[in-house]
Amino acid sequence: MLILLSTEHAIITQSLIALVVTGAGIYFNISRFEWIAQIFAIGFVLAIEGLNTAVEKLCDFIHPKFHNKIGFIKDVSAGAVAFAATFAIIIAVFIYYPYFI
Ligand SMILES: Nc1ncnc2c1ncn2[C@@H]1O[C@H](COP(=O)(O)OP(=O)(O)OP(=O)(O)O)[C@@H](O)[C@H]1O
Repeated sequence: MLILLSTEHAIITQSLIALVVTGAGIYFNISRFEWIAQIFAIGFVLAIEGLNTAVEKLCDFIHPKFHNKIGFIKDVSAGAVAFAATFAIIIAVFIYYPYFI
């Protein structure tokens, strides 16, 4: 965790977003169930981003030069992050939409 938090910009950015969303949870006094969904979504995105970072590092270590397969592997790994982030946004909309209508 410390390596990711101190070196990876994507993880740092997502951690800052997690702090903002946590602040929103406190401000809107969301329910226990909503906290569980929110904490799970945050943890899921950070974990997948961490794995994506590991895949990128592994690819760069194994094959530092340009290669179509390396590009494909990195794109698939980044796609996993996009999936996790998309569903985290959907969870956030479900939680916070009622507070804005
Ligand atoms: N060695 C390579 N061969 C082919 N394509 C690559 C290679 N390295 C990167 N790419 C392409 O560039 C994209 C970005 O790769 P990169 O490793 O720079 O990730 P990144 O998202 O910029 O990560 P970070 O900013 O965390 O280093 C990949 O998804 C892939 O499409």
